[in-house]
Amino acid sequence: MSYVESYFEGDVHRDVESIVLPDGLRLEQRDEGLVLIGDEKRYGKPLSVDFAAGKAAHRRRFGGGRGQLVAKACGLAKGMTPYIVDATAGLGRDAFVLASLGAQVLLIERVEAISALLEDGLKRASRHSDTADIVARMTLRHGDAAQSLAELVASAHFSPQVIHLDPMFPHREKSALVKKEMRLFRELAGDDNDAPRLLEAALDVATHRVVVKRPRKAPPITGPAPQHTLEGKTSRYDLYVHRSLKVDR
Ligand SMILES: C[S@@+](CC[C@H](N)C(=O)[O-])C[C@H]1O[C@@H](n2cnc3c(N)ncnc32)[C@H](O)[C@@H]1O
Repeated sequence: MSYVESYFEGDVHRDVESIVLPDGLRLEQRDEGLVLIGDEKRYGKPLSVDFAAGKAAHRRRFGGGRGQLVAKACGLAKGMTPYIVDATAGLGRDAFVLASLGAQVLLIERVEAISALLEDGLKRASRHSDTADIVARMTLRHGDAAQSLAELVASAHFSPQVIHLDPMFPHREKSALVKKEMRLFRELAGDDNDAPRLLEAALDVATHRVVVKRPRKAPPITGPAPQHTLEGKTSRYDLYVHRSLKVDR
């Protein structure tokens, strides 16, 4: 167990029944795990986190390894595996990719229901032989990341090399056009309009770089200009670099 895991043990949300949800949504413990359910016509299928099957498993096996945009942005290269904080953890998809490539990742998520779904997914993945080693490198903390990062630094033994941010981007199109599977998630997460404050906090704490995922055509987050960008088909990474990452010893 890494020091981070033991440090955070017990800090993760466990009491699912007390979670307050928007009207019409509910969390249910089923055989396949914890699921978030809403009216199917409006929201489509229930939402849950499964790292051992589906898209996560496919991407783990065929996704392109360290050649993937998120890996390049976070500085994973031959001989370089930085310590990463994913300060906008969501359902943990990006963090799982980074951990599957060998990185230790601290995930921070402020929305209680999302954090509970993620915690449940991590727990189930820890019992699966394909994913146990990977999720052993992932540690979840529930709370606001700007505040958590400041507390962690104040505790004096914490200095993440890379901080990954993927705040929600406000959608302008009518809700009918937003993919059904995203609607449940959006209902919980909102628009993350305070992303500039989070970027500022991350820049204060990361020793090497902060990387921000944006839709390809979106402007950067309001604040200092990124020094570099990496473009993919639909998304882009803005890179704010303090200093270069050195090769592992
Ligand atoms: C677009 S989603 C991230 C998706 C994630 N990258 C993934 O791969 O599943 C953004 C998430 O960041 C969370 N978030 C935004 N600002 C935050 C903050 N200041 N502290 C903690 N979580 C935050 C939101 O609640 C939401 O769940």
